[in-house]
Amino acid sequence: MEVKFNDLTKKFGNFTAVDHLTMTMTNGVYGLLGVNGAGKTTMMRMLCTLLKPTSGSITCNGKDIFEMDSEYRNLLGYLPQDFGFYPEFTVQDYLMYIASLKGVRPAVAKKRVKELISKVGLSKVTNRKMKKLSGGMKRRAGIAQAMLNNPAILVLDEPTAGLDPNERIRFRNLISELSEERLVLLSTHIVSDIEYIANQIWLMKDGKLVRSGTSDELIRTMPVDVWKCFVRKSAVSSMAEKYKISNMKAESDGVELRIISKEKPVPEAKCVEASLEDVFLYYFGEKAGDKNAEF
Ligand SMILES: Nc1ncnc2c1ncn2[C@@H]1O[C@H](COP(=O)(O)OP(=O)(O)OP(=O)(O)O)[C@@H](O)[C@H]1O
Repeated sequence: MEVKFNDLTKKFGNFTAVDHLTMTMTNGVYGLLGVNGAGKTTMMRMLCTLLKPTSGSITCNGKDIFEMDSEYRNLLGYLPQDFGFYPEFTVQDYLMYIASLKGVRPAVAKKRVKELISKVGLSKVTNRKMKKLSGGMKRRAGIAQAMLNNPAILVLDEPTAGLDPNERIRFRNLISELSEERLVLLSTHIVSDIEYIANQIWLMKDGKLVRSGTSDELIRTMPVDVWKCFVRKSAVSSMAEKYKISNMKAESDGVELRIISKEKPVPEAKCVEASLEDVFLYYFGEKAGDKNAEF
């Protein structure tokens, strides 16, 4: 399976939401990381043929996805950011209903729904109404509906939005499990959602791909260092004006700062290993609240 974006562009009037993207995906987990408005949803909606590109194309094994029509849609599973569910339906009925919309034969659907309910950990609430599920459970039902046709391409738009840390971890494990032998594209603005499970991470900003690579590769692209130092509380604001601070930990006698900087911020600062969080802040600082962003 090979999906390619070829100079993909989407404009809304004069505004360019996706700006000349060119990239290739094969099997594995691709993590799309960007701040709000980066163009992630627009790009995913084009990948799901819900939105036509203004220019450029998307191909699947060399064929234009818009020309493939149902042949392509049969390969696709999609969990939108706000997925519609039927509040009065039970989990089982909801999934059976979506299976019928997707054209899965009833006998096959029954077996598949049962398997998926178990896989996403909803066996105990099979007969519970959708409206009574927790946020995390709803998202899991959403993943199950996207998986009904056993898609070769699974597209998940911010699947972890609003989940608590336990659900988040559960989700990560589920996505890893589902990614065997398929292509999973997952968008988020939470670094830890994809740090450990994505084979490739794409950093997207203003419709453009600013960097891509594994977590380690992205860390290596950062042309600055990360420092830890301990300062008096009164020194924090002047340090914050001068440097990009990726973390602050208040102690009784001062504050421990984690600083992203080319040069050593204070003589006693220690150089430490950078993390993907630091990379995110380095590239997206401006939108994350820092005027000294790199792009
Ligand atoms: N139908 C539309 N008409 C006009 N502008 C749009 C439309 N859809 C999206 N946009 C704009 O395109 C930009 C990218 O939006 P998009 O939803 O793709 O970003 P995103 O990265 O998914 O953000 P978020 O994390 O907030 O969902 C935004 O500035 C948005 O306002």
